Amino acid sequence: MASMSNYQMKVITGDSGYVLQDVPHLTDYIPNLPTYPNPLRSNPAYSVVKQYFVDMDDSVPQKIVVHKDSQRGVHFRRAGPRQKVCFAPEEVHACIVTCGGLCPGLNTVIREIVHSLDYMYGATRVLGIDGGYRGFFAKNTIPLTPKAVDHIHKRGGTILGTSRGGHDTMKIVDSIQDRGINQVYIIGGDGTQKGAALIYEEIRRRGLKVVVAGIPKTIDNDIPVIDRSFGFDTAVEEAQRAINAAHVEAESAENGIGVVKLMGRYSGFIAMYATLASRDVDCCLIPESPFYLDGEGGLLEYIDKRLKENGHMVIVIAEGAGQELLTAKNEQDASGNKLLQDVGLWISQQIKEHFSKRTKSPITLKYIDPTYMIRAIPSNAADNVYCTLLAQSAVHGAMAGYTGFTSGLVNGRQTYIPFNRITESQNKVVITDRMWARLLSSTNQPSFLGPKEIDEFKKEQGPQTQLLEDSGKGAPGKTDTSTNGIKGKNT
Ligand SMILES: Nc1ncnc2c1ncn2[C@@H]1O[C@H](COP(=O)(O)OP(=O)(O)O)[C@@H](O)[C@H]1O
Ligand SMILES: O=P(O)(O)OC[C@H]1O[C@](O)(COP(=O)(O)O)[C@@H](O)[C@@H]1O
Ligand SMILES: [Mg+2]
Repeated sequence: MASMSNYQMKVITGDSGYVLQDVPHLTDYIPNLPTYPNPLRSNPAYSVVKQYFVDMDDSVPQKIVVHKDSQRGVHFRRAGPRQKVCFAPEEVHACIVTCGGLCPGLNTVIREIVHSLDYMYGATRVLGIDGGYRGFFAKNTIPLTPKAVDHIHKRGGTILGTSRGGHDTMKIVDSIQDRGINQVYIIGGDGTQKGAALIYEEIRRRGLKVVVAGIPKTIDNDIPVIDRSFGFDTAVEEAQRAINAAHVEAESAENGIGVVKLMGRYSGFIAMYATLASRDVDCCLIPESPFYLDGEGGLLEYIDKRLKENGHMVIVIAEGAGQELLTAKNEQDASGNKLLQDVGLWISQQIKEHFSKRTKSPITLKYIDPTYMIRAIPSNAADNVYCTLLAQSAVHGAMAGYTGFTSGLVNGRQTYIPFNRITESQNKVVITDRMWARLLSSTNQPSFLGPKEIDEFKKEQGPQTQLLEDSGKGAPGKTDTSTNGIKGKNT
């Protein structure tokens, strides 16, 4: 496994607490780099756009809820085409790699990178790396043309293949150098972006004119800073089919229980949003909110109550929920991710065992695990548009000479984010936030938290706005940590 990243963030400060967490540029380590006018100037589709080129000083604030005396805070460089580019079209030799687990939209991102390079910048040499990071040194490359990728967005998966493990920085950079590649597009999650940071650092150490652009991929939506990740919307939509099936099965049986396990190793976003969207779910369990089975306020007591009231119920459980209740196996996958136990199967067994004594009206439990069915579908319309914008932003940034960045949506705007901000933490559901409260009030499930736990969670979140009744006049100067629940506490 690769070593730790030494990624140094460029920070520019300004008036009133303005901070730009900037991304590197080739000129940071290559002096006198020639530039060229952006070919988009003469592109008929774009030449009519008013202010098509992004102003060099444009940046996007990370926090948009402010008070009158707030500091301006952290900003990211706005993505988009620049007046000048650092690559002549014929000079570009790009490659694209997809790593980690599957996610709807991967093919759309690949397609749009190839199309943008060719149709916007006249760059025609693009290679696909076969099967993730190890493909750089262990496999042949795949030539990618606009024609070859024209219809791939209608297919699930990734036409390039993907893998876990196999990251070897030196071998990868050797392969980039040997093949004369000068733009590297890396599509993947937190692990992949850590690997991308190491590749960028080695390229910089060797002084190569090679840009490294990341496109964040995580179906779990666990990447911080960005509004949401591509494929997430599709996953929530597809999860509805599993929840519907569970509901139909549960409703059709006496004391019917449907259990659906959804993705989310460390973050319960898919489970939370699928539950809120469906309205048929009686209980949603996520990794961020610990729960217990037995006794007062426990899950089994709640199930008993719901069955008595309604005759059936649906439980959605994220794959990472309740892992502390199962016996840990301490196994890892090839990338070093902890292998989780099947909590859906476990909870189904626990419920069955508990109600096995109920001989008069026994329960009927059906367990559905739609994980790989959800992951394998093509992206929906909203994700397709999002993937297109992410890919175009990455291409604009790379052509302009930015490197060591991930392209991502921040407060609805496309930005370039330094690698370390993407890899330093994980986006999690904030259970003291309004969105989780909305979920609890829509399912009516217990929070499984006593006053002591609530206090501890609140302390972890930092200072909160006082209720008006508490303070008499609001609480000037205090931070409102509440968001729509889709961002973690660091955002
Ligand atoms: N800390 C790390 N440093 C370098 N490469 C890593 C690191 N973590 C993961 N990788 C590589 O990134 C790729 C994808 O990682 P993985 O965790 O499986 O998926 P994801 O990128 O979706 O989180 C794998 O090839 C893995 O070897
Ligand atoms: O069976 P696999 O391929 O290891 O994937 C399982 C994991 O992939 C995911 O869907 C996404 O994981 P990554 O973001 O690391 O690709 C997780 O929710 C799930 O735990
Ligand atoms: Mg990951």
